[in-house]
Amino acid sequence: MEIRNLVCTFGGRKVVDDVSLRIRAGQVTCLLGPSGCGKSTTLRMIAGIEMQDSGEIYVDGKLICDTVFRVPPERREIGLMFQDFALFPHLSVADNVAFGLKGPKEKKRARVEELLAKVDLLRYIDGYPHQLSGGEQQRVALARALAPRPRIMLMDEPFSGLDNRLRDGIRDETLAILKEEDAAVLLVTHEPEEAMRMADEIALMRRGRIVQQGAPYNVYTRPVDKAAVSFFSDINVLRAEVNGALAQTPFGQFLAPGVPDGTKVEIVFRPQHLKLDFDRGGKGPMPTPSDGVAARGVVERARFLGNESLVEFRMDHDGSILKATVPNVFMPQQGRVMWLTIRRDRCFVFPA
Ligand SMILES: Nc1ncnc2c1ncn2[C@@H]1O[C@H](COP(=O)(O)OP(=O)(O)OP(=O)(O)O)[C@@H](O)[C@H]1O
Repeated sequence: MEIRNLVCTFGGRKVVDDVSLRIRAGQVTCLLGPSGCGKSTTLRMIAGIEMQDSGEIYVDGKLICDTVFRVPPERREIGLMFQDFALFPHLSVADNVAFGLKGPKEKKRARVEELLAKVDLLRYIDGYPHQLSGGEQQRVALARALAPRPRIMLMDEPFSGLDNRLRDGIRDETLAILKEEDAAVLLVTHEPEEAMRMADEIALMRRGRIVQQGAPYNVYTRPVDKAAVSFFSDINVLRAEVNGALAQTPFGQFLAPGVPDGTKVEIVFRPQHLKLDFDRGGKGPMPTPSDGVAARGVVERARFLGNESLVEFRMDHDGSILKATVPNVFMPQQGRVMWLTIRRDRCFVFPA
């Protein structure tokens, strides 16, 4: 499926602003962005339950919707799964799953059994939604959405009603089933972890626009701007001015190729890319030539987060705070002097 230049305006405000996207069979594309950035509206236009102001939607190269022509929602071969996946309470599990199916009774029953087996709920086939847990209801909703073999699945925060521990398992199961069914999936989420876990491709959305698109690894390791870095994790920022394509900082020089002299830049990096060294009773850090210069800081606060520790340092050179994460337990005392270096290959230099 391909959408081209979709625009949607509410009360004069462009909520979706020139969004183009292509999703492929057997792949999960995640539309990822903060609350209110226009993800759900994009999904609703694709589903046909919201009309765009301009732009087109194609499936297999065939136009299914522009501002004049419009295939009605029920004929778009699209499966929908939303956050409030409401099953029909008065229908049995079997009838819920069979809801969108047409054809002879035996064939429908066979498909219902096949899907309930896939989501491991065959034993509840004659049960009712209220007899199931939240996670089980969610799996029935998945079976219902997949029953008519939609070529496209649109999922809007489908896992957000589930508790954390349950969620990881259900995400993985859902992913396996979606792959088996070979649907093209567009999943909307505001959680970066969910996108990283589920997506073959991430489209990062902000204020109605797609600002970056690519495989999760690329989006994470080659972000387009500071906001794209900070969407996935905490960040540290150093400010500097460029001279001779180099930004000068207390941590040494950073390459700023093509940036004119005098430009103010921000050097952005994640807390896990700050390396720590001890003071050795005033002797200072071990030399680390590849990582530039070590800067001196004093521990302000240390917290244990479970599989890592977060340590905040007040830096000697300007009194700013830098955050470092360290695997496992590392809880240095407040006031302890340490030396910090930055992983050069994990820094991003952006115009300020
Ligand atoms: N029918 C509508 N009328 C007016 N404004 C709307 C309508 N639907 C959505 N909006 C506004 O459009 C913006 C985008 O909404 P949308 O639901 O697409 O965002 P979202 O990225 O999916 O956010 P969330 O993750 O919170 O659901 C919001 O500011 C919302 O208030």
